[in-house]
Amino acid sequence: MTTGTAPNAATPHPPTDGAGPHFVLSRPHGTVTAHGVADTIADPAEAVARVRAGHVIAGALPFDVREPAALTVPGRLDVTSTPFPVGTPPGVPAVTVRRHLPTPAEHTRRVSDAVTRLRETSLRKVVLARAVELDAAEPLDHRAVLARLVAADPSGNGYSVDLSPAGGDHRGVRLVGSSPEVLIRRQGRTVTCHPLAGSAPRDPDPDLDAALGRALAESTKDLTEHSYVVESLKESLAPLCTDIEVPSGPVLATTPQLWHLGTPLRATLRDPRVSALELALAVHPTPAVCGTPTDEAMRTILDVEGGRGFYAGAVGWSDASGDGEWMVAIRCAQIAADGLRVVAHAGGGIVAASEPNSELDETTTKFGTIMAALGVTD
Ligand SMILES: C=C(O[C@H]1C=CC=C(C(=O)O)[C@@H]1O)C(=O)O
Repeated sequence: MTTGTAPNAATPHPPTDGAGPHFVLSRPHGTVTAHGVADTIADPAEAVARVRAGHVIAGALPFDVREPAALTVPGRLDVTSTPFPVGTPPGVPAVTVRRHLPTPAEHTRRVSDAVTRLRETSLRKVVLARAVELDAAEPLDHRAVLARLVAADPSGNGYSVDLSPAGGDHRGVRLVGSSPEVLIRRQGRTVTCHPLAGSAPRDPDPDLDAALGRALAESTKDLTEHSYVVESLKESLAPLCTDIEVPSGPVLATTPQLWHLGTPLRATLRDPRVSALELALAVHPTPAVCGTPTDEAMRTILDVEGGRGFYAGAVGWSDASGDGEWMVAIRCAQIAADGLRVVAHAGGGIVAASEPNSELDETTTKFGTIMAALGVTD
């Protein structure tokens, strides 16, 4: 077995299928499952070359692609035409919050500082996230968490990825989540993306719920926050695609917890050798998870939050023809190798007009997806 390494990767570690497939992506139109490992790859550039050489790749890219990725050349990639089958969603052991990182008060203070910076510098948008550490009373089974995520929202993009190929502390760690956001999809020469940015909570009352959606669609602050993502995607796709079709304004998208502003983009690939993985690397990190300008936002995030690992990265696959799909790795948690410790993340786009307490509430609502799957109610 040969193993690719990013410059700063610790010794990679092959995932095993002992506890279920090392990669599952459940989409509304089908499920992609990787079985067996022919190779592990921590360097995205090597993965790009492998796809160009006719190999299949599946796995996860970190938020900061200078960090090691968790990619494999699987033994086999199965594709079905339905979401991941869940039947009756299984239970999970009791999971409790150990601590918030940072505290909610500190997150609010960080947002407030970011707003000052956004008003006084060339930074236009920055996505700030916070984490929650949790303890499970007994080892969590990532398959149960995935089944609960998909059962709660079959129209979402549920995923469970073994992060072992990234080596070091990632060995045996599972990234599980349900993302509402398609970073990029390539089918032949057709390239599609569905960036999301701008959020409002759902409400059980249908009238109130619809009013919240309408208010989001008209919110200048959210439309501004959203526009940076669309602009960035257009710019990143331009060298690689022609006929980039962008609707005149965003449409509303929903998850069980949130309304979002979304813009479906469509383009034609110039060079058919450019794979879905290459496209994902060209557009990532978008201002849906990083900010505008990208470098300044990235520096701000690393300075304020430290490393994010695989939260706000991407999960997906590319087949031997270069077709594939990559989701933005949000609404997720990382389950430790022992199944007893979990770290969940949620973030939100901050612009000059952001209000710190609303931004804190928005992250709490976003945590709802993974917390429900973990059975956490507080
Ligand atoms: C960064 C996250 O969400 C992104 C995707 C949709 C809406 C977002 C927002 O309104 O801030 C974020 O850009 C997250 O869920 O952690």
